[in-house]
Amino acid sequence: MRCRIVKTSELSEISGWEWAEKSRRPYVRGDTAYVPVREGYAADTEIKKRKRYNGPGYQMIGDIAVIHGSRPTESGISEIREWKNPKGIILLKGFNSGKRIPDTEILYGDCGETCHREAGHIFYIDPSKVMFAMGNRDEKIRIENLVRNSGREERIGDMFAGIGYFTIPAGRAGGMVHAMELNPDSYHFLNKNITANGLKNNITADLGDCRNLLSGTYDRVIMGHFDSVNMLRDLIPHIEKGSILHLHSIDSVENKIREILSSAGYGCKIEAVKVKKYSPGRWHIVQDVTIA
Ligand SMILES: C[S@@+](CC[C@H](N)C(=O)[O-])C[C@H]1O[C@@H](n2cnc3c(N)ncnc32)[C@H](O)[C@@H]1O
Repeated sequence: MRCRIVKTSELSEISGWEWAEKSRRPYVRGDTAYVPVREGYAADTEIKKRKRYNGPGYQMIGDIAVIHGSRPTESGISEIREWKNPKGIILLKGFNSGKRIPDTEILYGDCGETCHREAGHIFYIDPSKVMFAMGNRDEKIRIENLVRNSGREERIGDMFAGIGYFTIPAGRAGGMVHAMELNPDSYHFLNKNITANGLKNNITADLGDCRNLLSGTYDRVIMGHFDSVNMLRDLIPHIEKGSILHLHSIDSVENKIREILSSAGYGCKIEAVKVKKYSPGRWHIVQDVTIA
């Protein structure tokens, strides 16, 4: 493709450039933009057409490409490098244990800490050490809106806070959040993200097992772990009528929730929200439970 080289900051003037081929998008790399040139006009350079990547799915977390599941070919790795210019590429093979520690292999480059921005929030993370659930994006926005529109200043417990996926949006929405996290690596990034988002005044973070850290009474509790129903009994002393729980699970655990709450003398209203498909025929679900 024949191109002229311009500064990226000049691209806003493109509509006035007679020579620019406007049916094709400029290729931008940092401060430099390569603008395709129309037939008959002079060009500064010729760049090779980039091949589109067709290998296993990947997501950009900050400036690191994270590939899920199967290993790409060497040419697949080169295509991602050309396409996204990542500082590193990681293969995510799965997750170990309840702490959801990723099992990863570095395929290219430098794969340490990166800064990922999502829906106006800043998340520092090292994707080779801790998980980042991209698929929960809508759920994070939903929780943020629920907190913002609740009409009260809520005391919120986030029992499985990770790096702050729900803690940060809930804090930004005005909640007073008590974030609990077991994994020291995640806890390190949780604290860094609280500071980076300017939320030190309304988020408190504790390191340890949430079952030992729960304190006082919560208006809202986020239970973002697939096994969280098995920790519901530990939460009972810390809820009251009107408290709202967002309990994550694979497939519905409504019956178990009702049984545990009723044995403690509580009724409840439950509404289920599908987050994403987990495996064929199985769903990641959030049960919104209002205590009555
Ligand atoms: C699935 S991640 C949840 C992350 C986030 N809430 C989300 O949905 O993307 C689970 C997190 O809970 C933490 N965790 C697991 N068991 C815990 C416990 N008993 N107390 C506190 N944190 C725990 C893990 O270390 C991990 O960071």
